[in-house]
Amino acid sequence: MPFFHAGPAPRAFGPRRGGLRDGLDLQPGMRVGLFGGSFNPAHDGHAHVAETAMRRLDLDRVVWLVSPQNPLKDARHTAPLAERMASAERAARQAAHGPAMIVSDVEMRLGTCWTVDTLRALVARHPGVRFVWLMGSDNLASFHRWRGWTDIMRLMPVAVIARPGSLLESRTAPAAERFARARLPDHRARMLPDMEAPAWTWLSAPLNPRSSTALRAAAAAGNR
Ligand SMILES: Nc1ncnc2c1ncn2[C@@H]1O[C@H](COP(=O)(O)OP(=O)(O)OP(=O)(O)O)[C@@H](O)[C@H]1O
Ligand SMILES: O=C(O)c1ccc[n+]([C@@H]2O[C@H](COP(=O)([O-])O)[C@@H](O)[C@H]2O)c1
Repeated sequence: MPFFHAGPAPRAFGPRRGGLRDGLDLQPGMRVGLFGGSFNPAHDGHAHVAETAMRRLDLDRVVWLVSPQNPLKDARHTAPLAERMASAERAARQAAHGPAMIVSDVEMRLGTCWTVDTLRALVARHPGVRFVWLMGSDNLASFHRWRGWTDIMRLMPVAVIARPGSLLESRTAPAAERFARARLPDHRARMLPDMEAPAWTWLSAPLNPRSSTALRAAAAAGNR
């Protein structure tokens, strides 16, 4: 199944534009979080990120972009895309706001693996949609190593969700320092989807310690 999307839209929108073949049912004016991940496997920490962003940024949708292969990770440890899609679908279905969560293999369809290329393609295909890139604070800490990271910051607003183990590191990260003047205070986060990039915010939230690495290790230990 290429994407999961159940239930009605939380808000009403005008007629849909036709002809888009990326499987995403997005309409101009929607506030949409783009949540990229390996989801190898997905877990309740992912649901926590998506729910927190949905609530704090007042989003209409969160699209879980299941990455064909994180370009900075070892492919030998990455489960097949179909398996990770199924895992993300289960986690998204269990999340609060489940009907507004879309799990998508659009990166595979577009043939992109670098985030900057994916985001450029989605912005071009969905004019008028107010996108926000979502990521955990561990990714902000290493964001300056991503291809075209300053271009990503200028393409759409970015929301960073607190993750244990990376709080201090992310706050002093090169990306945080370089774009310090574009930072929106946490209490004004709701405005973020309406803002011109570069704009970003750091969302403090209850911490969720789950990680795919720990789940893979536990599964491997169980198989021994
Ligand atoms: N518990 C969590 N709290 C906050 N953010 C999280 C959490 N788990 C994952 N994320 C964020 O979700 C996105 C996708 O993460 P990913 O699929 O790599 O999961 P992971 O648990 O970090 O996996 P791995 O341990 O294999 O690196 C990233 O932006 C990551 O920062
Ligand atoms: O484009 C890059 O340089 C880049 C480098 C590392 C990670 N990413 C993206 O970041 C998202 C989170 O990756 P991961 O593996 O930590 O779940 C996922 O969408 C990856 O494709 C992107």
